[in-house]
Amino acid sequence: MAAIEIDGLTKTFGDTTAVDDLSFTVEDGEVFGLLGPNGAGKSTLINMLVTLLRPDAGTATVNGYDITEETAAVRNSLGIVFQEPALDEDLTGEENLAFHARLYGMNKRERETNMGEVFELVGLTDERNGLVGTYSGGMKRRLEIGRGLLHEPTVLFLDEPTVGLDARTRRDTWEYIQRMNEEAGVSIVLTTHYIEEAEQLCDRVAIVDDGDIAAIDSPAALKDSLGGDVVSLAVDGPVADVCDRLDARPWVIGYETNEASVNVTVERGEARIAELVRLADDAGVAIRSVDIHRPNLETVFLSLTGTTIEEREATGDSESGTDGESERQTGSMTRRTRTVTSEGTE
Ligand SMILES: Nc1ncnc2c1ncn2[C@@H]1O[C@H](COP(=O)(O)OP(=O)(O)OP(=O)(O)O)[C@@H](O)[C@H]1O
Repeated sequence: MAAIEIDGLTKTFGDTTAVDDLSFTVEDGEVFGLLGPNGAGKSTLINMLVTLLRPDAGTATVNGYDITEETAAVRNSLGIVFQEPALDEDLTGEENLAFHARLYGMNKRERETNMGEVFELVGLTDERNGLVGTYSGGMKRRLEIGRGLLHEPTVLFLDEPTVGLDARTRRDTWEYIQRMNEEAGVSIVLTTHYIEEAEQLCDRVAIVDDGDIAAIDSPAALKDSLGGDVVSLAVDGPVADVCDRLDARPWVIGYETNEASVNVTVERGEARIAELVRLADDAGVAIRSVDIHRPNLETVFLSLTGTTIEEREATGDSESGTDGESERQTGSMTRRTRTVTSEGTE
């Protein structure tokens, strides 16, 4: 049985369609990532799956239970770690978990056994009697993740599990999340806007933008779908003339431009740098710098939505920009985006 099955789930707030007719399945035992900028609709989707929000349309099951018809069974099947920390800092680690265990109606024996296992799993056995207020940020996060597992759910939801943690602690936390998945055998659904987190942790990733899913696949397959390296030229000058020249080169798999840069997808990027520089030169465009990027999930996001996660968060722009040529007003700057694939202009 699939861990989660989603069919046409939709939620609107006034004029905003936060989640727009989504359908997909999370397999049993998977670490599944929802990757997208703030405001993409990830939390709204999770809140519906954990029965905190009622969908306007569509259905979903968690562990086979319907999220609107069987809410108690759904809640017993899942653990959740919210984006905002929710620990009592004046209590010890153990007292925090014991409180949660009582909420789930666990008896003393179950409580003690499960707490022992959870503290072991998240590496806090020695600190279980310390006040949570004295824990580091990473320890608190681990305690919360462990708490989500205490009642032995089959699915664990982690909403931005490492937001606010430094890079080192973030990596440590990934290791603990992997352990949960492998040792406790729990399916994990996490939301993130960190590219590296999605790449490192997830078996499959859904690219979420503007309430919609642009693609779902393993990180490797998503990257392979771009079919090459991206050579980025930072430029001064009329990029339209560069586009005409790129269109005439059969080895160009695709490209994306704005007024300050040209990003060209090619195989073996290093072998094409000289030609690309010449091509820009012929078009009368000055080059300020050249970079080669191996595809990552950021470039996948860019190719699917016409913008990066960072840009999307900076502008709060919810409009997709990949329908052929599009012009978008971004503050005082008009950006021109044009995406071409090997099949032609999209
Ligand atoms: N309770 C609400 N009332 C009105 N609008 C909401 C509400 N909750 C979410 N939204 C809107 O729905 C859209 C999706 O928000 P959501 O929080 O699901 O995104 P997100 O991808 O989880 O981002 P974040 O990580 O910042 O929470 C946003 O435009 C948001 O402003």
